[in-house]
Amino acid sequence: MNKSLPDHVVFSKMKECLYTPVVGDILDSLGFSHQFLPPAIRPLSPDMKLAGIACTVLECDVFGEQPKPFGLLTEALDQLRENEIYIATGAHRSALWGELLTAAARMRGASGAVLDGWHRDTPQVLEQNFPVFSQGCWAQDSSIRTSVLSFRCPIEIGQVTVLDGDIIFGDIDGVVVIPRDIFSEVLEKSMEKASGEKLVRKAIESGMSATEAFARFGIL
Ligand SMILES: O=C([O-])CC(=O)C(=O)O
Ligand SMILES: [Mg+2]
Repeated sequence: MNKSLPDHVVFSKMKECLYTPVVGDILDSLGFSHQFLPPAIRPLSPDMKLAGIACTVLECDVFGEQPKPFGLLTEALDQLRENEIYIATGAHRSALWGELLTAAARMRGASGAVLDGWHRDTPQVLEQNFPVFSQGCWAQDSSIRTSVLSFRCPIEIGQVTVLDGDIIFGDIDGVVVIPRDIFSEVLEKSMEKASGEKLVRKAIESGMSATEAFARFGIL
């Protein structure tokens, strides 16, 4: 993390100035070419942006009444920290998120949720102004179908290994995972590239050809 600024300031700046394509390009340039979650994981509304620290959650499918319905779901929610993003995978037989989970996460100062699966209570989630990204909505209840097994453990979603504490960044174009150790470098280079892209667009809009613009700026 940036040592001179508080985390919430860094994440606000990211949301204000950056977009996932530029961050993905910088990750590619550093040799991290498998960092985007699958494209089926989308924001509930197109204007939602997400930046924060991963709290990883591992779920599993279950079948029928459970001795402990939902497994460690409430425990996982109740240990969330400020600026964290609940990111879950492993279960696909029910919704993994909804109105009450949103309220619990918000009350702890968390900054979003990413589900490799479904959410429900869409209108009640949207009215809480809390960014949630999922594969879509499906009202099927969790208690007899899915269970939280563990949290703050490594997880895999599509091509990405997500470690607890990695940085999650999401917008209308998808969700990208930035390994924590390279976050400062990725942030700095992404800011530079975002500014560069603005210049290139201006040059093109002033009449420069795409070929000349690429030769001049090295950015596309
Ligand atoms: O039970 C669930 O899986 C989610 C839910 O409805 C809520 O958070 O309100
Ligand atoms: Mg509900």
